[in-house]
Amino acid sequence: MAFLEVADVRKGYGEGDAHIEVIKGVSTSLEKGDFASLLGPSGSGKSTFLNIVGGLEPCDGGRVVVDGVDITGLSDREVGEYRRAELGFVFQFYNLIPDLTVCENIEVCAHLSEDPLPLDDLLRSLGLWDQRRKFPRQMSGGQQQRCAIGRALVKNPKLLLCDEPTGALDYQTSLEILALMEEVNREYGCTVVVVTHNDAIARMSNRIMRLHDGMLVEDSVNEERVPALSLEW
Ligand SMILES: Nc1ncnc2c1ncn2[C@@H]1O[C@H](COP(=O)(O)OP(=O)(O)OP(=O)(O)O)[C@@H](O)[C@H]1O
Repeated sequence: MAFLEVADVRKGYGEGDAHIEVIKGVSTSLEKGDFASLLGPSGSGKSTFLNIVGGLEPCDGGRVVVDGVDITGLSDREVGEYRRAELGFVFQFYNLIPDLTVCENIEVCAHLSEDPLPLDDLLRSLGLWDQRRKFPRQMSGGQQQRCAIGRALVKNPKLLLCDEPTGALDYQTSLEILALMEEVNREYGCTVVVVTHNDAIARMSNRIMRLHDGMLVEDSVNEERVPALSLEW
């Protein structure tokens, strides 16, 4: 069985005449350790899809099965438990806690896990050892995003969901963050889904999915994967 199975997922917003269908029967599956890019124009439903897979929003129909568990059939409490135990989220704007240092920001999330990764090792892998006592406002965007990735990773999640993780970063810093995600995928074996506007980023993935108007118009295996640091756009 695939690690992630999405079967005929539907989602709409609004009532009556104002109702719009945003995800229109999407089906796909990912294997454990896949690195998938989810592309598509603005408004095509990428974030909505990611939020459904991450249990942040319910869907109206269909099924999402993660590691054998149908999350669409869980109670609110159980969905919360799924997010806590299995998931890491990374967003465009880092969502760090301003009054906590880098180290403390990550430590807070470590407490959510029964089996967190060793903090010092993680800080070193993230390239944040020397920054560990700094507060978010004292760091660059790239360093803040490294910290946000650390927060997501310290739980050792099976699934890492990233929504435009380099959307606020310059070119060189974006490459460095993507390289870090590549390393994380390889070293920790977590399955990664990255939502992006940027077609070039898809070249580092082994799976490429493209949404258009709520429908999956591409769902392919990328045989010519390139390392993040050699991406160009
Ligand atoms: N909570 C909501 N209530 C009503 N409509 C929503 C809501 N969330 C999203 N939508 C609508 O659903 C559609 C898809 O939005 P979504 O954010 O998933 O697209 P996206 O592909 O991620 O876009 P972008 O690349 O601009 O972030 C859009 O038309 C959006 O306006």
